[in-house]
Amino acid sequence: MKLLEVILYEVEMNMKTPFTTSLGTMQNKKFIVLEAKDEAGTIGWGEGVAFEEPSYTEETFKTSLHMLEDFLIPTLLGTEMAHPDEVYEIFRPIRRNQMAKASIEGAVWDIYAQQQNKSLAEVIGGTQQKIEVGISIGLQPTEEQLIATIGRFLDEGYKRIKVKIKPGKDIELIRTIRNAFPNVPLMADANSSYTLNEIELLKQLDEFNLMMIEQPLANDDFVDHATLQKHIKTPICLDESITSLNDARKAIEAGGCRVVNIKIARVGGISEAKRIHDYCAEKNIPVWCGGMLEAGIGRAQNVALTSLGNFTMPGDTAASSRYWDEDIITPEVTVDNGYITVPQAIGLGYQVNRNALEKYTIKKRIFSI
Ligand SMILES: O=C(O)CCC(=O)c1ccccc1C(=O)O
Ligand SMILES: [Mg+2]
Repeated sequence: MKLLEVILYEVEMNMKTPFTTSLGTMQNKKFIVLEAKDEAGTIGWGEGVAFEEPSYTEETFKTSLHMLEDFLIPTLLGTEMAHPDEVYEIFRPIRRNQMAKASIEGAVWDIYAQQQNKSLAEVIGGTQQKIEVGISIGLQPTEEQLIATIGRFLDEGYKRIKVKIKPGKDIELIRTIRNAFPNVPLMADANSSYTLNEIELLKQLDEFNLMMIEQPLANDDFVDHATLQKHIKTPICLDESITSLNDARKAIEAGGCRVVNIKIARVGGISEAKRIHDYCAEKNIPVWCGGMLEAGIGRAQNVALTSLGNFTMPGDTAASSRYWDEDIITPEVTVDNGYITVPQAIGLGYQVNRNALEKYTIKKRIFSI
């Protein structure tokens, strides 16, 4: 296979409700859609999910555009590939920029799955026919609103609740939630807002029977997380710190995490996400699929990835309607009683809704050879 044409769409969609973390608030999402065409005319879709601000990781919407236009698309156009795993190797000389790389790698996987007459889930080795889903809830203006929001999502069937915490909104917040929902599978995500100076405070979280605490310390750290894990019973899950298989290996060897949140975009694509999954399975480290407020294409990839066997904990891939009034795929991703059924249709398993895509596109460019 080789790509002959890539269409880059800059897209903007308003979110139904703002999403707030210790990093800030998002009300709308600018993202990238890539439509790649190979020499047989097969079309594959990818999504670039980096946020507009470099607060979650260093990448942004604009750095992704720069990397794609000036390096990644020109490198890939016309390059013969036998398997999508080769994309990661082809991009190896280009440092980091995982989200930009993942956006085009996903389109190659979509084309490959179609060539194999298989669904994306099947072609990557997925075995689970339906996946258990949880939901990530941002910081809310009041505790009353948080409790009401959690209750609403539990009524919708979500299997685990993840809430955001930050210094000053932590122990008492979790206590309030636990009092209201004593038995709900619950976890907290700090998005790197603590340091080891707060170790005594973080120890207090042990009394709430949390499934895990996600990324309490610095985004680029394994060592301090290992120290913290020695002092707390709650399992540490790493998100921001894991940007590659090597990161996962080092973090696990150091004792810096007992659970891994895998995000396709953060690790440079589906191939590396699968390698991290396989490595964690070998080490008995459970994994789950994190989210980047994806629109339909990214969401569809998450569903396929989560069908791999070691995704044993509910992830953050909620229904399309979690964030969007209208998604850019049909059918939209739906959640039934806390489960998403993994589609069996070939390729992504969902069709891109071109009318919706055009409606939300602010700019479009064509690259070809
Ligand atoms: O619902 C989603 O897509 C994930 C929401 C989420 O938790 C999140 C949203 C924005 C930035 C970082 C994170 C995170 O997983 O840490
Ligand atoms: Mg996180």
